[in-house]
Amino acid sequence: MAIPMEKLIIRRLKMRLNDPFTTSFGTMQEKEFFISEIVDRNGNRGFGESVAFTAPWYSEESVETNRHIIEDFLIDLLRENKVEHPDDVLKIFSSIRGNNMAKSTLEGAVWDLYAKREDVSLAKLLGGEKNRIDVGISIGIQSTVEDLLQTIEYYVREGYKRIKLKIKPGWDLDVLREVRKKFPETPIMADANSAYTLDDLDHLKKLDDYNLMMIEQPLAHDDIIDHAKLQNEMETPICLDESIHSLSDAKKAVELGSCKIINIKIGRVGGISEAKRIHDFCKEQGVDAWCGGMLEAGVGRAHNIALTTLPQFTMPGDTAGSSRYWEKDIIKPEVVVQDGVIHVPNKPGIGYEIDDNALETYTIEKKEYKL
Ligand SMILES: O=C(O)CCC(=O)C1=CC=C[C@@H](O)[C@@H]1C(=O)O
Ligand SMILES: [Mg+2]
Repeated sequence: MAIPMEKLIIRRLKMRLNDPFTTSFGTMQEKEFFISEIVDRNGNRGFGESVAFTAPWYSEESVETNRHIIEDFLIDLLRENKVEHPDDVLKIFSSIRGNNMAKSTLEGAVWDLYAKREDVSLAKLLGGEKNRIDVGISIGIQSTVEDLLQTIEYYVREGYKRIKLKIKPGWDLDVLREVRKKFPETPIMADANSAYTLDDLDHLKKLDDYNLMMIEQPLAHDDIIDHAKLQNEMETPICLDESIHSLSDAKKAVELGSCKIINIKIGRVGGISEAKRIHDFCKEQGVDAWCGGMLEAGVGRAHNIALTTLPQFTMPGDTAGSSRYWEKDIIKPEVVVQDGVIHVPNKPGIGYEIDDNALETYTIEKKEYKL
């Protein structure tokens, strides 16, 4: 039976991060994004969240390209096609190339709605097996090494299960040396967001001295060939983030030996269905996976939590607690991390209520569409 979707509401939100977040490609303090809400004939509400940033520096998508693709293409495809199961959305949207974050914005709402109609949590619906998940924290580039050491100390005390540091040329080996001196045993990894090339091979090989869990996306955002060459020369496992947009990318990267670990981000791969397919492939191949973050608000955060309950998410993800990002999140209760653990909610759908007042406060534009 087709899901009787009646109405789609797209809200554009603007929220301010508690602390600016700096990576090799820039600093972010404000976040603009979309919350999609699909309402069925019985008044059930399913929610999705877009993850593209204002500028296309993480991937080619941006808030504005998301708006364009959703408004001008995806809504019509949802209207014109029957959706019996959330997995259908991936097929329905396949006539549009790329634009995975735009697709995922609507697909996530269909998953939440479907789970609520079935009266089951999204985690259970996906086949999740954990009722608690381990989480780590991603720390942006800081002004001084001293600031970084203090920030790490704070999050280690809070209990986060691993620390991810952002690195770039000029903020790498010397910084890691100091970090390791102070935190010899802490599980630490580094994310370069494509700040290096193979010309840096000798430099990158020195990362092997710091007992890192992995190095994330050291080379170009669209590369899997050079990463294979680098992995062949390095002990530290390479984790791919930006380069993986689909199951097909994941298969090629693993076959080539471009990485030993995959960071699965729902938005980057076009939604929960594709994320689950990549997870299943990793499980089959014994490749470690973990769930990355895109500085999401509560809805996206809840989707990440549900996905992470699948068994091959063997390493702590980046889904930290709401208060690490926002003064007030858009869900009730907020996501809480205690001793590096999130207890997975078992209510239907994403498992958290929407805080309609908070949602309204952050909304800067709202549009409604009949489905
Ligand atoms: O806390 C989170 O949500 C993860 C933050 C984080 O590390 C990233 C978010 C967005 C883009 C990048 O800078 C980075 C990543 O590459 O994983
Ligand atoms: Mg990354």
